[in-house]
Amino acid sequence: MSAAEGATEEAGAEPALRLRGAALGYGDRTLWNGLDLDVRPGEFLAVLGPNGTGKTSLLRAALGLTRLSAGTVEVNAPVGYVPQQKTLQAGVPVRARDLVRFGVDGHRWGIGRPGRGRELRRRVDAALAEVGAAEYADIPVGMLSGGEQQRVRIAQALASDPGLLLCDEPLLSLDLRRQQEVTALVDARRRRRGTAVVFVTHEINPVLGVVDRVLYLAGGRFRVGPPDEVLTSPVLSELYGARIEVVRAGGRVIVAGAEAAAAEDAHHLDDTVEVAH
Ligand SMILES: Nc1ncnc2c1ncn2[C@@H]1O[C@H](COP(=O)(O)OP(=O)(O)OP(=O)(O)O)[C@@H](O)[C@H]1O
Repeated sequence: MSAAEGATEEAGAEPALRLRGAALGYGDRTLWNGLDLDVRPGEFLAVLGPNGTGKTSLLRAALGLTRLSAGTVEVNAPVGYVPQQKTLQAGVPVRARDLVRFGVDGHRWGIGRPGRGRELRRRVDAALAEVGAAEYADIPVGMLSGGEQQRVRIAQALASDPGLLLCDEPLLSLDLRRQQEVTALVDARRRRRGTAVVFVTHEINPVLGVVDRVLYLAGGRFRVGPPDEVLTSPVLSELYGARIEVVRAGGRVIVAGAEAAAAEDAHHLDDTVEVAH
């Protein structure tokens, strides 16, 4: 039984995120429509697809930053957000612990009731320890490596103990080992605390062993289901409207032909797909 099934049975829980008849587009261009999706407490959902298919826009809709063009989005849990990575400048005089404290306390950090400081510090230390970042807590974030910065970002998102964690390409620019570490960290959190996870990624292989379902967006269409059902040649060929070959080798999924199919899409000639690595 997966963590998601366990969590759902325990609580009979309402989904952390629910979309009904959801559509999103800009101007006269529709990215996707007719999306019905429940992300349950403890579930790990990976969102896949070529550039420009509306993965970030989906997270922004859940955050209330982008309006759906049709349908509804319902968020039933406090949200943690790991935005797409931007490298922090070496000169930024903010320590890892300051960033994480901002995640706990938002704009109020630095001021507050007497005694609050100690509780804040405890929560910040716990969040840093959970991602293995305690040892560089007091180093300016701009001096940390990309992988270390990414851990701090995840600690920041987890510090407020969200019931729904939205991650936008958290594996970007990390080496294989760091990708596995970040994945394991998020997986551990959702298993321990029942956090629902929506994880946008171009790289399915690092998360293949932990995802419950994938939402694959391509060619203005989508498919939701367990990886074995969605990552198949017929399903992806239908989504892309072109011949796609899905090969499984050594526990990895290789999607062949998707790059060319995405590039042929009239709307985005520059698209690439990096599902296979
Ligand atoms: N505010 C906006 N106004 C108009 N078009 C937008 C806006 N935001 C995004 N878009 C367009 O919508 C499309 C989807 O963008 P989005 O960032 O959601 O895609 P994505 O799947 O996350 O892409 P990537 O994999 O490159 O991050 C893109 O073509 C983008 O240029």
